[in-house]
Amino acid sequence: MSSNEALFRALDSVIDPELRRPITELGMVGDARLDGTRAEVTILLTIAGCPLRSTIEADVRAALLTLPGVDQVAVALDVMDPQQRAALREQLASRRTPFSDPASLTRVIAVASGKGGVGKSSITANLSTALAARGFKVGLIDADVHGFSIPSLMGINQNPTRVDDMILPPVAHGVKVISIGMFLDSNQPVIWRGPMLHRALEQFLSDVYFGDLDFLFLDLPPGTGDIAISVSQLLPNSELLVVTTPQSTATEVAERAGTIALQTKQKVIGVVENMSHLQMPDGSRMEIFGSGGGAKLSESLSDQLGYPVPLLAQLPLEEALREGSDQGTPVVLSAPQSPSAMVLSALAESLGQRPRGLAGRSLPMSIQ
Ligand SMILES: Nc1ncnc2c1ncn2[C@@H]1O[C@H](COP(=O)(O)OP(=O)(O)OP(=O)(O)O)[C@@H](O)[C@H]1O
Repeated sequence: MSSNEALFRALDSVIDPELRRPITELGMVGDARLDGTRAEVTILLTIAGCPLRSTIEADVRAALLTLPGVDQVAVALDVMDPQQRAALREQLASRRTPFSDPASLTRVIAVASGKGGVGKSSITANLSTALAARGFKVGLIDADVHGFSIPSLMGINQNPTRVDDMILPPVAHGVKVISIGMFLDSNQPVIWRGPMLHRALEQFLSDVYFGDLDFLFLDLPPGTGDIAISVSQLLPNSELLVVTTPQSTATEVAERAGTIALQTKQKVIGVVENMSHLQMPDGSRMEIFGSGGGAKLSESLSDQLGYPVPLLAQLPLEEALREGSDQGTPVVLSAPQSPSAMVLSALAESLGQRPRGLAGRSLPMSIQ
């Protein structure tokens, strides 16, 4: 192998943080040459202001320093020219996964709740993170237009990068995340009407480069608004996970959010009860929001939908979960041994048992 080839092979280990593929495959390595013990490379960034330029540079440097005989590395950063960018876009476009295709193997899970503040976004962020930590390829769309809390729960303050008309989602804790909030001026109040939401979601599904995913999570706005209908139209294979607290008022509205599945023909995979109890120092449990809401919801949804809708998990009210969310590191990573993290990890584990596949799906068929 020539010394230049050796440099390229070493750079195969450098993964672009947004596109999640080796920079060598993405055409991001310009010149690479070895001059004595000094490696010199030019890295072609997708855009001039690439927010991750220093990460890429550091990874390139580290990869080249692992080569025997290299003790100095010079990295020059340049920007792709329009042809190089077009080639990259073509390459990526051919790999874009149409999640709405009935034959898509991505498992799409929309997380719904009746009312706000029951922990829907925290649960979505944690399940995505826990599955990514288990090696699954996970995407997360924050469609909660009233909340936009996902970026801060995932610790993202970076905007998505655009390669012409393609949007590259920031990656946090191994999850590709996109939020309508990333495209808004935070001081600008926006009144979201159904068609705007539909269009925004449609654009996320077509213009955001998620690549091939095992799981795509959607954090829905609370309630039974238009977006739930849009999700079912744009992603007919999507399933619903319903979050509630044990309180009867929360359960009643959550039931409406769940029975929307009758209309949209989505499958409700289960109920998660959050804030079930608070563990007291003396070992007792305080049921601040009452008890039984999750079980009641699971029963009534099973009755109305005509198939079992299990109560999948009961999460305690816990400081560690709130702290993790505030710090941008979901509790499954920030305090994995805490009771709430263990419940969330177990739930992710069970979802991971059936990541994707065509079993049980109706496939488009034509009889010749
Ligand atoms: N089990 C829990 N223990 C402690 N705090 C929690 C728990 N679940 C959620 N929280 C906290 O409650 C607040 C609301 O949670 P979150 O944003 O996830 O709710 P939501 O249902 O998505 O709300 P919305 O739809 O209004 O955005 C957050 O500050 C979160 O950290």
